Amino acid sequence: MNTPAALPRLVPRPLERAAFAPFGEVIEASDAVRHFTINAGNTERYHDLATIEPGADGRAIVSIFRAQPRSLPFAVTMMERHPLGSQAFMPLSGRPWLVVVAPAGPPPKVEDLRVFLARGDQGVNYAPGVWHHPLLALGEVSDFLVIDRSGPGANCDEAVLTPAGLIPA
Ligand SMILES: NC(=O)N[C@@H](O)C(=O)O
Ligand code: NI
Repeated sequence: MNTPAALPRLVPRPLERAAFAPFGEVIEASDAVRHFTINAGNTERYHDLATIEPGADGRAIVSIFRAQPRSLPFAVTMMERHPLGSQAFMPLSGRPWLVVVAPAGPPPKVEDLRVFLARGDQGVNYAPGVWHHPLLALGEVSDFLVIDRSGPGANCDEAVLTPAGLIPA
């Protein structure tokens, strides 16, 4: 029975680099990453934060996604992956958002999912083939800078999650 009361709970944890490492990189200005001063001391450069992979036959493109906020509790009923390239999201609106991922490989089961609550100053880069839920903005309409692949080939596989998982309010 797939009633919300019966769905497995997916409890978010704070997004941090080590926990997210199996899925890609966290994009944030952190003392944990290489950073150095540029522009005659005016600017600190947090350097080379993510590996953008458009594939040999693709190119990296930059877009803005304007996302409607999701309501909680939220049922995760599907996941997707981009086998041919990476996909990076960086919030522009400064609000927290949700990241749902599962390791690259066969279509995930609900127990394979990991849910992270990202701060408004944290982005992520999904490595190629990493399963993830489409963008999950919270609170208000939110803009995200997105860097991903444009090129030939089918680059979006979807998988239905049975049973679904439920992110609680
Ligand atoms: N469809 C699209 O470009 N967006 C998804 O890939 C997503 O992860 O939000
Ligand atoms: Ni995607």
